[in-house]
Amino acid sequence: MTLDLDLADALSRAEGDARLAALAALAQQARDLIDAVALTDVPGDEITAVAGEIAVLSERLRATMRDRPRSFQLTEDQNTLIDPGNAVGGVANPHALPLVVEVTPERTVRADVQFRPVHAGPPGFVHGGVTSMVLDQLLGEAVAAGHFPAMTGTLTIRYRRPVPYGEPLVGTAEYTHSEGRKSWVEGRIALPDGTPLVEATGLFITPSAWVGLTIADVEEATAPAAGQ
Ligand SMILES: CCCCCCCC/C=C\CCCCCCCC(=O)SCCNC(=O)CCNC(=O)[C@H](O)C(C)(C)COP(=O)(O)OP(=O)(O)OC[C@H]1O[C@@H](n2cnc3c(N)ncnc32)[C@H](O)[C@@H]1OP(=O)(O)O
Repeated sequence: MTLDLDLADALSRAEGDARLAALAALAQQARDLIDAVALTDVPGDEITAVAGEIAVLSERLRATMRDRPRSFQLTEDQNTLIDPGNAVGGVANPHALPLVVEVTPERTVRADVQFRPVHAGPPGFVHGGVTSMVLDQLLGEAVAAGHFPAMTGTLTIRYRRPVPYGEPLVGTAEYTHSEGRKSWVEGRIALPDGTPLVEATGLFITPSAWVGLTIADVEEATAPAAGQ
């Protein structure tokens, strides 16, 4: 199966690349702010003063807002399908790491992963929910790259070693096989030498509404909010 070619037209109602670059820069500033909030040790009156300034900035951004998150879109050159609002990989989403996922020639996926102190869970290590979130994304991208887009049905995680933050790690995943709309995928987050830290297997299911994707489905999923 491949994505319907008409999908490209429906998805081409993209934000301009320059606007996306500006949003990506804003999101990165917000990530830096989140990290600073998590680690700051400045005096209390300075914390209060900064909170007041942030409130003013948030109000400026709220001046015009969409009513739903950004969805899939094509870049202006029509060559790349991106998901700028995605919680894990979206460059325009400050919650995202962001994870930059490459598709290999074998149609597996790979990403450099580096967690930050804001992802803390057990003392000194990364939260297991954060690593499973990253693996859910990697597995989802692997099934899309190797077969066809699908949603997570069941995700099984094995935490083998505690995951450090601040160190370069590698995430990989590969589609293995399908039966009807069900697809199986495997992935892991590992040290650069290949030592696995967290392993995942996933059963992903292509919703029946996505089979032979129609323009109507995509238009509904990507329609801009009123006034956008
Ligand atoms: C508009 C399209 C745009 C597309 C653009 C494409 C670009 C893509 C590029 C890049 C990819 C990005 C990557 C993102 C990754 C993110 C991943 C996530 O986090 S996804 C969110 C979390 N998951 C959910 O929220 C699912 C919620 N659940 C559901 O929606 C349904 O339950 C669903 C779709 C999983 C199944 O619903 P049914 O109605 O199709 O299922 P039934 O017909 O009952 O079952 C079909 C078969 O599947 C099994 N099944 C159903 N649910 C299962 C489950 N949860 N676990 C295991 N098996 C299940 C059943 O037993 C059945 O198997 P038998 O045919 O009888 O052998």
